[in-house]
Amino acid sequence: MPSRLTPIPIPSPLPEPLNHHHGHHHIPLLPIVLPATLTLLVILFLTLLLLLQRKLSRNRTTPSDDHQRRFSYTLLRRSASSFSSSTLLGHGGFGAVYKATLPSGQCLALKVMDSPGSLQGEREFHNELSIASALSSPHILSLHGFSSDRRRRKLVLVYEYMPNRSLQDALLDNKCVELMEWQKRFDIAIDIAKGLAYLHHFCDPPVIHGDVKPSNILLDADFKAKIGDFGLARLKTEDLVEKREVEGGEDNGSILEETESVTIGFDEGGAGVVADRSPESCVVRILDSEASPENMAVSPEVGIDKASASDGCFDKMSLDSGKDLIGNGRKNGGSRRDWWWKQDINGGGSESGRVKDYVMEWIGSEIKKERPKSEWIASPSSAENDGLGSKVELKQKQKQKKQRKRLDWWASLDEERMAKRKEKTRKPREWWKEEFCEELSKKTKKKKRALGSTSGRELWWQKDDDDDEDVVRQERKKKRKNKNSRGSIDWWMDGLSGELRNGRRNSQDWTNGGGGDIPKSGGISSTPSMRGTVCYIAPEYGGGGLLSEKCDVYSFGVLLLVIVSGRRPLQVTASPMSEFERANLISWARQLARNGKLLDLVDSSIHSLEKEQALLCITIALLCLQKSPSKRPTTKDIVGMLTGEAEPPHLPFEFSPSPPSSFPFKSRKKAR
Ligand SMILES: Nc1ncnc2c1ncn2[C@@H]1O[C@H](COP(=O)(O)OP(=O)(O)OP(=O)(O)O)[C@@H](O)[C@H]1O
Repeated sequence: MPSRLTPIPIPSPLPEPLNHHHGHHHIPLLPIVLPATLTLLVILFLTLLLLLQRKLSRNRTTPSDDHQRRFSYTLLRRSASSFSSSTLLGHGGFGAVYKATLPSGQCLALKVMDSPGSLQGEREFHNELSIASALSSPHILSLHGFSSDRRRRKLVLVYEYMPNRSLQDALLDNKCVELMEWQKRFDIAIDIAKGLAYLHHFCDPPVIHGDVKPSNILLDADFKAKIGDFGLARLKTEDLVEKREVEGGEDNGSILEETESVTIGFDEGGAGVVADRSPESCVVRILDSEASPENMAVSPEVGIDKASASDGCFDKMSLDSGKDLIGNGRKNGGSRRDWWWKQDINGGGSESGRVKDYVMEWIGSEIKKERPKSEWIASPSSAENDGLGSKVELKQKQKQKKQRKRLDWWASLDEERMAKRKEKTRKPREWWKEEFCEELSKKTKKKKRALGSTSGRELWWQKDDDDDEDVVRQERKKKRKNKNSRGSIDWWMDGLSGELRNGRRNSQDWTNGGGGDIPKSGGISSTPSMRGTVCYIAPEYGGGGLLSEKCDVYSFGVLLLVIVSGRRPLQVTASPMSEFERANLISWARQLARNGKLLDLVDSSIHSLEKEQALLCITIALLCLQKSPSKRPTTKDIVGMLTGEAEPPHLPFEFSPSPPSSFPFKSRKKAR
């Protein structure tokens, strides 16, 4: 029997490579991998582009400054009850101001930008942020930080809350009883002077505020005053301007170009247009506080570069100050001027007629504010007399309505339509406006003719720099001669920054932008079309340049008169005819000085008046209001005079009723 052989195990074949089954079907890899890679790359590129764009847009609306505290917009909104009217503190050119109470209990004031996307608003926002955040003084309003909400396009500036709001509110609108005490007013004047001296003498480069007026003076719980609102402030950076001039950087006045500059100014990389601005040239240094009278600068970081730090730098508007305006403003001519004036090109706002009308309208409204309601045909609604809260609300609503109206009006402005519209909507106060316009245009023509025959382009206020008492005497003689024949308009126009009075407006005088300027609590504001505020603006500044610390000094002079008299620079308190001479505070003060009756200017509601201090204030104010900037005292001098550290001032010669030596001051200089 054949034996059954166990089958020899056949070694299994070598394992085939795993992909053996693919071995024969080669699928080409390239057509799959290539499109996939390309798609990935495109997605990556698009994501990067998107990120870059978002970053750029963020840079445009918010400065990338680590040194600024950035607040959560939602938190701020909640803290201000969703920006309801119950938290509304006031409304300015930038937007509404609300009171916010943080969960910690800390109170803040929030300035919320009105018109998102507005270049002017953004400029002011950045300007304020750059400059105000670098300052630290008990006489300067603290800026705590900012917030922005890209989705809603909201910009918010966060300030310390000032319980007594602005000097405009406390002194002129609400007539707070606390401010009827002389000492409080005198202290406020000193605080403001110290704040300005800090800006001019203890910051490097000096900061020129550019819009000193009651609504920009904030009062804390003890009525201590602080200067706020640096939206129009400028740095006196002469070296930068020099550099620009050397480089021959001709600017073509394009708003777009400016937008770019502002944008790039906050570019983290600091590249591009701002490449010529080194970080060192963009900072405010707080100089040695020891040297300041009464240690005005109390910054713990004295001597340390505080501003803008990193790359945030000051944007173009803060930098383009200085020499082209200070020294060479006129030489440079319109095209080289600062971007401020470039807004002229926007909408042809240079047409002086528009500004004239606007100014006149404002003057009318100022008078209306003070006149007994019965005198006006259109009396305000009775609702105005309800509660205080509703009154404020009503006021706000009326203001906003007016603003909207005015914006429309400006937008649709052309001569014919304007005339028709005027005809239709002739309000009671317009008699006033018309009378003024007519008289003004006559005056302007006359002056132009007279100017044509003389040296032509010489500035009136420059003249009195070189002219001596001879001219003053001649002028006085002429005035005396003309006194009886003076048109009523003169009383009103005297001291209105000299511009209306002299009929010397040109494209850069009163108007920039021409688009919807808004009268704010302080009068006609600089934003967006006026640089400074009518009645407070220095004549040389309103005249198209020559910005210097002395512009702030002039505004301080007006403010001082307002503080002493407790009234607006332009107003009629009773029947227009009997009060006409007093309507213009500046010319009235000058007239009283000539008659030796300065104390008549003092607010009759004041109690515990220190006559000597009141006289001192008025005298300093008159010094500040001299047309020639070089004759005005510095803010350091003013602090010295007010505090008694320096010799008391003499009235300017032209105002001395008798030789200056007889001025009734005892020397207040402290014995050392
Ligand atoms: N820090 C603050 N604390 C309390 N109230 C404030 C504060 N800042 C502003 N206000 C109130 O808000 C109002 C508006 O202020 P804002 O500075 O926006 O405008 P303005 O000074 O009136 O006008 P402009 O824009 O021409 O300077 C002020 O008059 C004041 O009553």
